[in-house]
Amino acid sequence: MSTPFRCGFVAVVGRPNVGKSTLSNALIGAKVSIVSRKAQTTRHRIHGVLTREHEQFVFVDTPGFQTRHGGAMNRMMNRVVTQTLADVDVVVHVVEAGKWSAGDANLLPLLPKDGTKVILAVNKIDALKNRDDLFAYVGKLASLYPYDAVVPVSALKSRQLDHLLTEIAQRLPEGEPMFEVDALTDRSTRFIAAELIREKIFRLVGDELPYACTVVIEQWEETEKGASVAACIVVERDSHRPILLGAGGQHMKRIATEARQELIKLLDKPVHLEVYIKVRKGWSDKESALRELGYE
Ligand SMILES: Nc1nc2c(ncn2[C@@H]2O[C@H](COP(=O)(O)OP(=O)(O)OP(=O)(O)O)[C@@H](O)[C@H]2O)c(=O)[nH]1
Repeated sequence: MSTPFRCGFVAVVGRPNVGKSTLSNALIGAKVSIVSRKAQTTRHRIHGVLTREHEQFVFVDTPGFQTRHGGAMNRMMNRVVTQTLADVDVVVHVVEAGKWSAGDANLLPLLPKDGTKVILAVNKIDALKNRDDLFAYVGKLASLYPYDAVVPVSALKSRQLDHLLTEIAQRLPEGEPMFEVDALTDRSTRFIAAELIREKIFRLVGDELPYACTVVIEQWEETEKGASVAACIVVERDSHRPILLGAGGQHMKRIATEARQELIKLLDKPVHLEVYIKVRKGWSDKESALRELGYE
């Protein structure tokens, strides 16, 4: 009898900064969502698809679960997490080896009661000082939730990823592939471009402007020879503008230059990029404004 094909949705969840984006990207094998050293950089649901001989994994990367800040943005983010977990076939709960905080614990009530579809991925094992601690750590977590499997991994060093994929594959339902075989992402290039610009902003001024800005691609003209892109950075307050600009506009210059270089790599052609700032008061706390700007 031939091996049946399996295909299903996989959610990668965990508190901010545990390495969810790095792990999804390493599993999929391409840079589809943006990795940043700052927390809270993945506010969108991102699908990436990995197709193997007998399986297709459709990854849903969810925003960081959080309780520290109030507001419409966070309620929406938590709703996305709950909904995602109910929808998918397999949940990969990512934690950081040796570290367990309130942020991790807060996610447990959102996991399905029955643990059969939940795999615990203990990430960053490369950074662990004492390997023996891992055993006690996993034991403690297993007493908090009935995980169906536990896989220690290093997303950064690509360790144990095949093992994790095998555990996920076993839990996918039988079915035909949902995506074209070479599909990397169902997000448009424009979306990825906006994320690239946002990543540059976070890296440069993320400490001063946490969540306070988003990027909207306002113009996108692309031919075989090149692309012309206009991107608008929407901030909440007038006071955010000088932070983004930096002395003599140096921050904006750097953001635009670095983003342009990445866009050239992404599109593999010359890119003209114009980036400007718009102030829109209180946007991050208004659900309707969020929707308008493309947050689900
Ligand atoms: N040492 C080590 N660092 C890692 C590993 N995986 C991820 N990181 C680092 O951890 C940081 C956070 O990684 P992300 O992938 O952005 O984490 P995230 O959970 O998606 O974060 P949010 O988008 O804030 O929810 C980055 O600096 C990564 O390089 C790993 O296996 N080992």
